[in-house]
Amino acid sequence: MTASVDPIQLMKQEVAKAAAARVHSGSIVGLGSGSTAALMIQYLGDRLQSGELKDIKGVPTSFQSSVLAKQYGIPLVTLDEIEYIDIAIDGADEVDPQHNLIKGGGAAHTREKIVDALAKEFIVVVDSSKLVDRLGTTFKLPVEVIPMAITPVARAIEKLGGKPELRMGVKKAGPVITDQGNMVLDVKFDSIDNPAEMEKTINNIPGVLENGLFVGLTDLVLVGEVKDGQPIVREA
Ligand SMILES: O=C[C@H](O)[C@H](O)[C@H](O)COP(=O)(O)O
Repeated sequence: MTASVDPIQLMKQEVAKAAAARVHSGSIVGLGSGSTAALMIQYLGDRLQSGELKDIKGVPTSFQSSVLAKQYGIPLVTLDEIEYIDIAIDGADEVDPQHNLIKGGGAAHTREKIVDALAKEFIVVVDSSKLVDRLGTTFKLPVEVIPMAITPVARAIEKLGGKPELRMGVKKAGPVITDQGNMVLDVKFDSIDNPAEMEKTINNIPGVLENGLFVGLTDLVLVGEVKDGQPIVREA
């Protein structure tokens, strides 16, 4: 009996492969975080190993992406060593019709925003379940907060109409701790009508390091879909 492949996993694989195929030899590549970006890093490694791709350097957006890059033989550089990033490829938790995003399902949005915003070309890779009409409808907005400020920040967010929840660890007692040593509030809003305004308002609360709204940064969204039983990749 053949084990059936999860359609979401199939869509992630196809879109990750399509994005990795867009990277040229000699490029400096922003390496996203999360399960879709992890597959993309693996495909970049495959292309390097086959000799089809040469001389790329990666800028990791998390501990996860840096470990994967080392595993798949992608040399890493820091932002202090380079003047530009050619292309960044990253996943997302929600994508709206204007290509604004919610990111941070893996608590990596702070470093991701730094790297993705610096790239000349920022490509988002998602399966079709991530496309929404309005941000905040299927996913709570992640907000990275300096630990001592968690209570006043949660109160300030409630005043904005949000319902914050401290993100708790899985297989770890207590809260999730980010790569920067901070905590994450996942905030449910009824709807985020003006993502640009909301991004600035939340980041302006003392104690907030960064929130997961990515507004006006995306150059291209690649979407993995299954049509007539076959995985396809299209531009959103
Ligand atoms: O913090 C995590 C990142 O923003 C991810 O890119 C995002 O959560 C999407 O991850 P996945 O591809 O696993 O759905």
